[in-house]
Amino acid sequence: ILGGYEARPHLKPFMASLQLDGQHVCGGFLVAEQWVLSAAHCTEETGDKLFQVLLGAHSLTEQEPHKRLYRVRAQFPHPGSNKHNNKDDLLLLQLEEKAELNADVQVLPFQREDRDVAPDTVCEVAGWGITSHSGRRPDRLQQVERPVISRDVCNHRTRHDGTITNNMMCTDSRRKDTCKGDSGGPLVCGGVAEGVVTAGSRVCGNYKKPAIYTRLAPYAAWIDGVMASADG
Ligand SMILES: NC(=O)c1cc2c(NC(=O)[C@@]34C[C@@H]5C[C@@H](C[C@@](N)(C5)C3)C4)cccc2[nH]1
Repeated sequence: ILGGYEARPHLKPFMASLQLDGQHVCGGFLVAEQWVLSAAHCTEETGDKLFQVLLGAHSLTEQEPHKRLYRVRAQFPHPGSNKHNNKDDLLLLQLEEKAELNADVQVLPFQREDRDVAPDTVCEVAGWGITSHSGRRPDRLQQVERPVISRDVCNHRTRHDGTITNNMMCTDSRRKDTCKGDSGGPLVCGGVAEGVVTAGSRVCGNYKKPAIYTRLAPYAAWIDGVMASADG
């Protein structure tokens, strides 16, 4: 997160850190007791290794009462996701067991009504992604508020030049922005997850390249279908 600030500890109890060998790679959030939602591109450099999912955390290193690392039983990237673009950039992770819910571990509902968030709506995004252009990695969860910008503005030829589909949305990226490692985290507007930070590498903090999110409403059926099928 660039230009943001340290979140109030454990006030975002839905936040997940997707880790490999103890290293934070991507964000995510608890979408059901045994399921975390993130971005498909987050598996780009993992080979066939499965993530571990840290829940209940504020600091990535310090001991905290409800912090717990969960093994992943299975990972389900959206079938439409591919490494050439940002389309269908969603990943569902089934935890080895149901997460133990408590003050620091809670599910976050996602938007099911397929209607664009109005431009200028201020949403918030949190993550353990880099906080400076030099690549400084924070130990504690950061957050920033960002206004939604219209798809037309985001698709202008000087911005993302027509690549933003109806299944994507954008926020202003002037100075305050998501960045490397924030991918997979939720864009929360009015207490509901409206989008997931895309994981394509993009320049951060430059107003000419707004942040891009995968909208969740268009994927409600896919999310419900995977969770129902795999839960048995
Ligand atoms: N979403 C953004 O704003 C944003 C992302 C981003 C980025 N790249 C990533 O964050 C990942 C995401 C996953 C896991 C890791 C390897 C990778 N290939 C796939 C790319 C790191 C690099 C530079 C600027 C960036 N900006």
